[in-house]
Amino acid sequence: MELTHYFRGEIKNMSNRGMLIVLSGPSGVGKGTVRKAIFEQDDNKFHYSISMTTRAMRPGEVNGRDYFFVSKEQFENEIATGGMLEYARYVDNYYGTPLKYVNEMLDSGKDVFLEIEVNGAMQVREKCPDGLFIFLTPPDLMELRHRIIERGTDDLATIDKRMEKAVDEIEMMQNYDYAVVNDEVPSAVEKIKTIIRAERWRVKRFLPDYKKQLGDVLK
Ligand SMILES: Nc1nc2c(ncn2[C@@H]2O[C@H](COP(=O)(O)OP(=O)(O)O)[C@@H](O)[C@H]2O)c(=O)[nH]1
Ligand SMILES: Nc1ncnc2c1ncn2[C@@H]1O[C@H](COP(=O)(O)OP(=O)(O)O)[C@@H](O)[C@H]1O
Repeated sequence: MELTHYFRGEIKNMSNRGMLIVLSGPSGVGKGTVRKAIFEQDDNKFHYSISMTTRAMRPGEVNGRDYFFVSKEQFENEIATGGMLEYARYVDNYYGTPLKYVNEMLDSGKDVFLEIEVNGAMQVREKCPDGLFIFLTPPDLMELRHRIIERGTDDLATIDKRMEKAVDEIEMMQNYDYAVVNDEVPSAVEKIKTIIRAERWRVKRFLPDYKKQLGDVLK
């Protein structure tokens, strides 16, 4: 993906490409909760990329809203045909981001928001180095375990699997642009929104092709 620029026409000849925002962190930290809180705000302008997964639907979940729930064969077919921006196997299931939606949104100048686990986030970092990578981290491990138990979606064996993975995942924080502690949801939401606002003005998003423009100016 090309390096892109933001300004939405404020500077002429600039790309109008949207911004790719990646929220990641260990399972149970509150990624889904924080993401939903951001999207429930009236002024939300981000476009959420709905992931594809092979895991079973949980009570209350809706196909095409929470995830696209597919079979292992369908998912593997998407991988084989280049349909995924990234994917990961996580606790015995596949999770991934369909490429088409992300590309179409970014191309039309929309900001796309991904909420994904850390291995997938690192694949996106390779492909889209100009994305914004935010790591959501728990206040401490006891609190993380407590949240996973409270959520009540996993049996104890799965929780232990998730906790072991969580420690490895938290160590990947160093590969991110920002870390946000999810102590209270509203405060984490505000921090994330502040980071995104500030990042719009990041220099590398504004590298227009001045050499090319100079050719036109001197004509
Ligand atoms: N790599 C990747 N991870 C995803 C994607 N969608 C969701 N995940 C992550 O997969 C993990 C498990 O998700 P899920 O089974 O819904 O459980 P929960 O988010 O922990 O409630 C979480 O860390 C999600 O953020 C995706 O498209 N790609
Ligand atoms: N800031 C917070 N304080 C207390 N509990 C939280 C907070 N954020 C999320 N939770 C709770 O923690 C559990 C895990 O949150 P969830 O959003 O499912 O995590 P993730 O998507 O990262 O796996 C849920 O029960 C959620 O209500």
